[in-house]
Amino acid sequence: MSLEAIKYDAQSQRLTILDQLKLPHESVYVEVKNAQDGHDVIKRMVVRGAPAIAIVGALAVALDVVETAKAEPDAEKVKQYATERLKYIVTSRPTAVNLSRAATDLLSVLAASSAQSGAGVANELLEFAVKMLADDVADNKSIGSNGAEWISKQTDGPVAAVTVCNTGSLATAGYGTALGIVRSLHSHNLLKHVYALETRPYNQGARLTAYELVHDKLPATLVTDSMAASLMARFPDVKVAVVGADRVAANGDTANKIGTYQLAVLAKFHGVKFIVAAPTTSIDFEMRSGAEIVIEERPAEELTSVQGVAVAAPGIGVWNPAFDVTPANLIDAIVTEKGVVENKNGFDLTFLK
Ligand SMILES: CSC[C@@H](O)[C@@H](O)C(=O)COP(=O)(O)O
Repeated sequence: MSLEAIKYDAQSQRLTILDQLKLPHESVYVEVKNAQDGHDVIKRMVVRGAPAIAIVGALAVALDVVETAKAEPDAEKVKQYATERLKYIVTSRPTAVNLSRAATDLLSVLAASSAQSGAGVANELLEFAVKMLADDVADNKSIGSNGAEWISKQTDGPVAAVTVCNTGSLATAGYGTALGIVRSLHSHNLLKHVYALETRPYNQGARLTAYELVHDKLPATLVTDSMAASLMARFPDVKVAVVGADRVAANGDTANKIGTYQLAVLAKFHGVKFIVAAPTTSIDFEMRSGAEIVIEERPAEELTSVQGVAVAAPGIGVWNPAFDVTPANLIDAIVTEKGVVENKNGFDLTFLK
């Protein structure tokens, strides 16, 4: 059975999400009923990963509006309420563009709606949000096959890959982006091995990617972030680094989990191909370069302790940026559901608009 981070039951209109703070030890689903719940689970990283937070945010607002519309028949008032909830949900986490793009799309649904009742407006929002869930899985499968095909053309036979953070089923509606490419390589017998970086400070690699790789029985090894250089130097069959994205600027600069940039520097040094995998919803054409991307800073405790156990000397100052920006010139290819864009003295992403 495939892992499901987000479950939506259309009959009961019930949204539940897998509590990623409890993984890999416990598999517990929590219900998200409204925008307040959605904001809370996104901010606390009960759900995380750019596509997953966009879907949960959209569904949370839609369900909130459905509930509100049961007592509010006026379509205009429901539209006002939905607008305010959408503005609120995007304040939960700033770096991934997918959530604010989903909010913009839902605002367009509101603007275009000719529904005469509050319930009519609410149902249009819900329909859109539910469709995001299905579309994401289909997009990830395309990213997976596009990426695997591109890699197979660059290399000779099966490869070992290295990845950072968690970009799999747990970060999306299913299958994953960078981890989708790993899954696709494996299904075509093109994967020798995958190395997952632990991804300090929040350990998405050790807790979540490792969980997915064990679940799917892929040939995989966990390493600390500080082992990446030695890994590339010692194992020449590591031919590709595949990573996800939280926001790709128009020039290809890519914000992703902290540690991605140093992996890209190491890949360049060792002649390892560096590939960003992302749905086109992660591309922000309004941002000309990565310099404009707002990087979320997380609480100090995520660094000074591991799952509640203190590991740092009390009183030490902490800098804890959740993401970094990899300059486009370190990226060989950006793989999307619409195709692969190669770095040809820069990226021309315009056809993905
Ligand atoms: C398909 S997930 C892409 C990115 O969102 C992922 O690589 C990442 O950086 C996730 O960060 P997180 O802080 O765990 O939400």
